[in-house]
Amino acid sequence: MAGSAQRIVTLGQANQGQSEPEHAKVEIDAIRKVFQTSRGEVVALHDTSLTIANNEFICVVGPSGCGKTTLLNILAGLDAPTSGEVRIDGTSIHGPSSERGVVFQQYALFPWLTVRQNVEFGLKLKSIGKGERRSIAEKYIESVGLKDFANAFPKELSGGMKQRVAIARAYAVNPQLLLLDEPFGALDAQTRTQLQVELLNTWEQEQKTCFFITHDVEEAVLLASRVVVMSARPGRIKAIVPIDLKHPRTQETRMSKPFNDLKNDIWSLVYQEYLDAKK
Ligand SMILES: Nc1ncnc2c1ncn2[C@@H]1O[C@H](COP(=O)(O)OP(=O)(O)OP(=O)(O)O)[C@@H](O)[C@H]1O
Repeated sequence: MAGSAQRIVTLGQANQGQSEPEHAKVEIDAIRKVFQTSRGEVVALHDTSLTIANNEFICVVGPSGCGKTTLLNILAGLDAPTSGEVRIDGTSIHGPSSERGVVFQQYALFPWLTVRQNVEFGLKLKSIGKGERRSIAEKYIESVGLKDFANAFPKELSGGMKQRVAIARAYAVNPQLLLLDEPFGALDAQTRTQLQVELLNTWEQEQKTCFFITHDVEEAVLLASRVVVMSARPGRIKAIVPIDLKHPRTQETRMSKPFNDLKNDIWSLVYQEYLDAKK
């Protein structure tokens, strides 16, 4: 891990706030989550704190079962922490909101609605009028390259196309925070690469605060402003790695030495956690 000491902020430093942005959009404050199960208590998250700046792109990596989805669900307001709290713009959250868009691995489209109707759905909930709804939906359907499929139903689309619709739908409602749980995990490598580039382009044009979970370290380095590495269960933040690669990030970025150094450093951290989880 040559040179990584300067780049990687480890848990101790992270807790002292040395890598924390000055102006917080999201504050994850001492979150602990314990599940009661038939086999006893499962501590999914242990004392997890993180401050996310406006328009930051945070990628979270870590071994299976380290609490990534639990943390995302708490940010979405779909689950409540056992202790600690999440604040957005200084206000504590207590449930889901249209200000937080979620994209899951399994598309979660309404099968009885067309692509356009799926994208318009959240806008309807926000009581946006028909004409405006239509033009916002068209903008985002076009931005994900599905203009010719606006009237198609989800069953007529490939996995990659369905995930494009899910991303268009999330962006259309203009949420303050976009939460993505392994959105490209079920896709083939080529489609995945395409969607990474598209998501990156959209984020570069229309910045948004993103919290993105992935198992793919290369994907994390390509997309993130900072990569958060979580430790094996009970989940905690092990390290925070700033990704200071310039934008736009391209295929050449992937080939560059700084990109591959970061990838290797983060992979080593994740692999160590994987080994610890196996013990
Ligand atoms: N509803 C639940 N009831 C009981 N235990 C749960 C529940 N949800 C999650 N857990 C447990 O909490 C821990 C963290 O789960 P979580 O799904 O957050 O991990 P993850 O890091 O997202 O895993 P993966 O990478 O495999 O998706 C696991 O041990 C899991 O079994």
